Amino acid sequence: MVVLTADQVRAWDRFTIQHEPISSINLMERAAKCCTEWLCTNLPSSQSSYYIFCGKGNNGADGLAIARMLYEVDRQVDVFILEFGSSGTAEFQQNLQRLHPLPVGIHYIQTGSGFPIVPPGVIIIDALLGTGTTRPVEGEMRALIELINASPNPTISIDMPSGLFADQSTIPFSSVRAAFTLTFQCLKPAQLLAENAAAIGDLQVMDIGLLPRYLNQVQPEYELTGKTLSQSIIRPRNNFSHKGEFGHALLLAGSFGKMGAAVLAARACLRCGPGLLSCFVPEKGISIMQMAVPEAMVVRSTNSDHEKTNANDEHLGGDLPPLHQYQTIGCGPGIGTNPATVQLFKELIANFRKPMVLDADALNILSQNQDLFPSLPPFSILTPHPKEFERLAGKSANETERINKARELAKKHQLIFVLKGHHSLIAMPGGSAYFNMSGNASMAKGGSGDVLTGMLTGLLCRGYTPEQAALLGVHLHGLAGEFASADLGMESVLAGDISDHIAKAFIYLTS
Ligand SMILES: NC(=O)C1=CN([C@@H]2O[C@H](COP(=O)(O)OP(=O)(O)OC[C@H]3O[C@@H](n4cnc5c(N)ncnc54)[C@H](O)[C@@H]3O)[C@@H](O)[C@H]2O)[C@@H](O)CC1
Ligand SMILES: Nc1ncnc2c1ncn2[C@@H]1O[C@H](COP(=O)(O)OP(=O)(O)O)[C@@H](O)[C@H]1O
Ligand SMILES: [K+]
Repeated sequence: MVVLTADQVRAWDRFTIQHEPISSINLMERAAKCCTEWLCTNLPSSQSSYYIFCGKGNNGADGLAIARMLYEVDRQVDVFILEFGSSGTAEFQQNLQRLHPLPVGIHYIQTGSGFPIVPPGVIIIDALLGTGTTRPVEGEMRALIELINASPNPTISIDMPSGLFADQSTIPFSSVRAAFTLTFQCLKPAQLLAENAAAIGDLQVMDIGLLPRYLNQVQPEYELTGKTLSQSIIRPRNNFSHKGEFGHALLLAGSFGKMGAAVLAARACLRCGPGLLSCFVPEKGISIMQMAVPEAMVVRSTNSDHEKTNANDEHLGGDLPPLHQYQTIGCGPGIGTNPATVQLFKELIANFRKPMVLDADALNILSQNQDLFPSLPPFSILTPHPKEFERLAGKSANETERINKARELAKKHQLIFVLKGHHSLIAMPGGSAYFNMSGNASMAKGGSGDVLTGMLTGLLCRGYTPEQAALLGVHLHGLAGEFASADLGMESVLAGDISDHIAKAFIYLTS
């Protein structure tokens, strides 16, 4: 699966038209046939009446072709064409001519008062605007979209919910809110944004047979993680290897009441293959860590130049252990923002120059100390959830703005950002960006992010490059969540269960 912009998909249509060769109208027939078959297979046959709303571009032309094909399989169809003043595209005109001889109701609507009332049980097909949406909807188009959204009837959008931009956020403007969107051939960037979930509904990708070789010549704006990419990254363990070849990781995690975050990160780290793991945790957390994760070592603060107090027992502080022995460091889960911890974090940045993983409170400390950004070791991986990213980079009006900010920061400071979410976005220092395609809502629980931090630390330590660790780690984390929910159900998966299913995810990728 690929994700392409509206312009790139249009170029793919043209490429197929030229090289298959196939006429534009016949390509549209293929698209309409896919949609009609999907409708007939997936909607109960008792729901056999359709109101199809069409614009006068090629999305509307799809709607007209679908109307004809639905009529041919005995569905009751009424078509409503929103008049824009233009005569419509050639394909629109051709499909309208093909529809005219059939006993299908064709209604032209111009004003709000001419809008139909959709009877109960009738399925709405939204073919007003597709990937050609270039400006916010207004006037009659907007009123019609509001009417569709106010109807309790199920709406199926063709290619895109009308009004939704294909390549970027639409917020604060409106669009159709569909139960299903039948999109053609590939994903469009806007279909991966959480803020569009309610507009898109259940997304179905229709294979309309565009020529695959076009993909050899296109540079996607976004790429996707997936099995093939992960498999190209994973390296086997040499039979004669010993633990010294897989590095020694250090985890800075935990505070009083949040030792769970440290334990979760440590366990997940160890499941990703490092040779050794040491955990630097507050005094009061040492026995917890030793008992919960016997495979990990614990290092303690030497607290050289200030008196030990209860507060220091409960938070990371004091002096860092010698850092030269560590391949990488993961810092942040559950550490809090106590002044002693802030000081420790500053010393960490000043003294460790290899790529590290920063999450949670390490990011919150960074937000309060933005001058540290240029000092972060290049190619470090930062894993903010939306709120943490807002603290780092300020408010964003919508998801596209947030993604663009992350991409700019990644380039400017040579860092890797993982914007966590349903489709986490990985922004690389070189400018490329990947949407992650694994994971599910069983992971929407406290501690899932701590598991990711541990995994990324483990993979970096194991010897993967930071880019490889980010791509493999984020994908593997989502896969582990999927395996966990397959075993335990969506509600009952705990963050620790994600960790316990990393093994299955690895086995899936390597078998
Ligand atoms: N052979 C082809 O060309 C194929 C085209 N396909 C369909 O073609 C669609 C794209 O068609 P078009 O490029 O004609 O574009 P659309 O049908 O999406 O939009 C039509 C026109 O509406 C205008 N418009 C943009 N924003 C508007 C707004 N807010 N309010 C009112 N008007 C607005 C634009 O001038 C645009 O060209 C795809 O989404 C897909 O449904 C598919 O059938 C695949 C094959
Ligand atoms: N609905 C979802 N689909 C896929 N992944 C999800 C979903 N909800 C959460 N996740 C993943 O779980 C992790 C949650 O991280 P975070 O919000 O930092 O949790 P915490 O701070 O409690 O550990 C992220 O990696 C995110 O991508
Ligand atoms: K549409």
